[in-house]
Amino acid sequence: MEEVEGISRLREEVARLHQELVRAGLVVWTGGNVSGRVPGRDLFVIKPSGVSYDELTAADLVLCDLDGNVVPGSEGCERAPSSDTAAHAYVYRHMPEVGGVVHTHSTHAVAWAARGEAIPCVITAMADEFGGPIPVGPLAIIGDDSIGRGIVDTLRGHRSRAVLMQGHGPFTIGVSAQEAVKAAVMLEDAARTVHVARQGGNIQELPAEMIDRLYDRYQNVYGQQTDDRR
Ligand SMILES: O=C(CO)[C@@H](O)[C@@H](O)COP(=O)(O)O
Repeated sequence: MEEVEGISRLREEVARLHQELVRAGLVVWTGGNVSGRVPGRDLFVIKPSGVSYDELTAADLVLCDLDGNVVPGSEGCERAPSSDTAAHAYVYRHMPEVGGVVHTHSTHAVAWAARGEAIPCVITAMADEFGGPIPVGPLAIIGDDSIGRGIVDTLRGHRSRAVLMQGHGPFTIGVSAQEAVKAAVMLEDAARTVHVARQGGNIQELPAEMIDRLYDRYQNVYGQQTDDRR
């Protein structure tokens, strides 16, 4: 099946973003995945399951519909999609504003998830990026849409674009795959910093009003008006 140009561009972008996970040290072996929604279509591309990031090319990515079914005849359709495909699909179905979903096993975020403990908002970088604490989602089985339900139930109506799935690890969302990867990078940085801070003594949550002001500035003023996230 010949694919439209938008899908080819997205394949290139999502393949490249998997290398960002490696570069940022967020994954070991094949333990993470990125997906991106095809603009204007009820489709997304996602990593094939268990494929090494070193070998991953744009053509390897698997095109799926929003029920998580592989599109027959599409490039890469002979490969099994990521184990988390049903979770990503559930998020795209229920959160139309989401253009990208990321899952990693980044060490510090997983450690908070293992304790089932939300990361308190104690640093300005967290207020900027997440607008508050990072919430914990339910313990959910891998492979069906249980994880997706947990992500949506936790993040819908929440400013955070990251959730720590209990006993598993982080899932992040964004308006694009790139923004979801950025959230995964910022999340791990916050998880590590707050962990280190707590080793040295008490930590203090930022006042709610300050969090609101920081979040508003970072989301609406920081950077360039032409930024993709706007
Ligand atoms: O979290 C898990 C399993 O614990 C999976 O998301 C992870 O291993 C990546 O799996 P895939 O290679 O995307 O199928």
